[in-house]
Amino acid sequence: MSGGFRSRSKKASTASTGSKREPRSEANRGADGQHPEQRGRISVGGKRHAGNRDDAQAQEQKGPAGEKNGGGGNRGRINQRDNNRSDHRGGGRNGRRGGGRNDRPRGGNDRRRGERNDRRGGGRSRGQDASFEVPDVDTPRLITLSALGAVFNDGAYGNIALPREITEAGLSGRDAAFATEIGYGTMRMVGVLDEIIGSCSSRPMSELDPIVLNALRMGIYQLLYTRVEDHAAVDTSVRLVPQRVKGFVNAILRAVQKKPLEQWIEELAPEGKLAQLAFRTGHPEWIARSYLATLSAPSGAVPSANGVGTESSADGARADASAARSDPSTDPSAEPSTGSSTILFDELAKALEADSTRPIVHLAAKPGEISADELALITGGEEGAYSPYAVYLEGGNPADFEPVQEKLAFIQDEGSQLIGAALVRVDVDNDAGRWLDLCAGPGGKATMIGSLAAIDGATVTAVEIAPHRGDLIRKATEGLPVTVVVGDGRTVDVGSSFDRVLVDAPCSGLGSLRRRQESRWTKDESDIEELTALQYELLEAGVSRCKPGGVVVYSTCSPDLRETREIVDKALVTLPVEELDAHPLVAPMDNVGREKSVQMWTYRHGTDSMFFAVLRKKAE
Ligand SMILES: C[S@@+](CC[C@H](N)C(=O)[O-])C[C@H]1O[C@@H](n2cnc3c(N)ncnc32)[C@H](O)[C@@H]1O
Repeated sequence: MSGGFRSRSKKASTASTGSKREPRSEANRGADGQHPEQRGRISVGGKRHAGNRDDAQAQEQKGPAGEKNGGGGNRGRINQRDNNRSDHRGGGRNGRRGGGRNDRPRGGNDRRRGERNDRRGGGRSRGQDASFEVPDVDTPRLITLSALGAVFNDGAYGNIALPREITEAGLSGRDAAFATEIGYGTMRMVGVLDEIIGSCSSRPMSELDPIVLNALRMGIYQLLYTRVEDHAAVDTSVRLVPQRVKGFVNAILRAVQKKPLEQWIEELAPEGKLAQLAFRTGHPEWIARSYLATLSAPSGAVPSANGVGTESSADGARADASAARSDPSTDPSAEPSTGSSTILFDELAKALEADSTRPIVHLAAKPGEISADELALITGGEEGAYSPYAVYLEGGNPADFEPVQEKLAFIQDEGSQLIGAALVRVDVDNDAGRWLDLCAGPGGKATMIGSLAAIDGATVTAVEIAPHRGDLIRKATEGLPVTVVVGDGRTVDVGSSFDRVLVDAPCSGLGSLRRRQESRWTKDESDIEELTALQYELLEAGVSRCKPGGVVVYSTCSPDLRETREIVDKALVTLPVEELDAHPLVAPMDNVGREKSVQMWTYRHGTDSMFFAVLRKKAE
């Protein structure tokens, strides 16, 4: 458990959920109602070092030099209806964020600070620098509150902070599952939860202590989104907060309890069909608009009934999609009166809902080492539908399987496997076996490409700008013909005339929101604007290092048109490249859009919503 709650024992509690399926037992409480192992002190202002983090991780977590940590400050209510949002963020961002840090993630996936060494429980409690008794609450809720503090107040990643809390507390089975459900659920829905809190609270959210705010979020999530008994959700939330605010928290939760989720959504959702759908599915509106633009465009749309669209209709649809993104008044879903806009709206709903589904683990059988059917047999998994190397695992810890321990298999989303394989599958005349991965960290695709290179007698140069990520690539590709070079892909000196080049560009990560539960609220549309210049420059650098007749694969883990088609379309008019049809490279996967590029969607394919295009460098 992170700093904050210090129990004398890390023993997991049982009977913790008070689930409607299984009423909570009070039998294991002492006369005063406390679990004995949870008595102790709570340090609300203290810091401690995690002590188990390597320097590389710590570096990644610190973020840009000089950047101040958000600390325990919570910046107030995040009001979706309110156009004047700057006061909610402290950073003047357009997007909403749970907890309102005063700094922000920068540069897509990679520059966001991860967990800090000095995590606090639910965040610092204003006006209190003394300790108070550890709340009398079961361990799953205690550690979940601690993880929420790490995420919303200290900038940690939820998918790192919560599993760590669970492991450190020794939780397993139902307790671990319960902490995961309420922790990840609260992170995903935090924008909606904050809206509800704001509507019930007599105090401005900016005046709420982080512990109080996070306990309220968690309590409301249990009330509205889970089958936890109302009394258990309210009672445990009240126990989590200091004495002086117990009445306040109790009053808010009692008010929330009076209405079902649907009624809250109806009352608080902003105007407009799109905004309402975004709110209901727990997304900032700009993300729903981004998805809608792609689903409206040929590159991300379901194939039309009569097959592939013509070039001119593709151009027209692209313009419509762009308009839908930038101008709410042209929103094709605003009035879904026509059949096609209703279908589009249904597709959008599925795409947004998929962001809140639990991803199953995809393993990649290392080419040349083990086949997918062997791996499936050993692990009890199921062979993938699209990648010849994929195995789906329904449960279990992947690290427990021998092929993973022996590095014959590794965890990799099936979409990433397909992109790595596509780079090697596409025809290149006189392939001399010099391949380049220009944005390689942490090394997933480099491992796939490197394994295929080992079979073909080729070599891979893997470039990565972040040194610690360079180390991760080295570790992942040990034993493969991969040379790691740390440097800026735009300028690094690795030579030219590569036969195959992968530019897996840093991106917004909108295609993998299901893996980073809170990230939809911590990202900002301006992140995309910042990234597109870098993405194009990296693609340009990739093309310049490719030999005439060689291929460049440009990919992102985002379906946002600004990061996908718009970059490729610009390259097609400014760089010496032509686009190849990428669809055969992912067969039997279909339904990947009506242009030559491939747009995968989580709701259609079960992969992350990844994009890639294949460009051939023209002869000089
Ligand atoms: C989307 S990730 C790549 C994922 C990787 N291909 C894999 O499959 O594991 C983008 C990577 O590009 C790196 N990066 C960002 N800017 C870069 C630059 N200018 N030159 C090289 N790498 C860069 C990031 O640090 C990040 O590791």
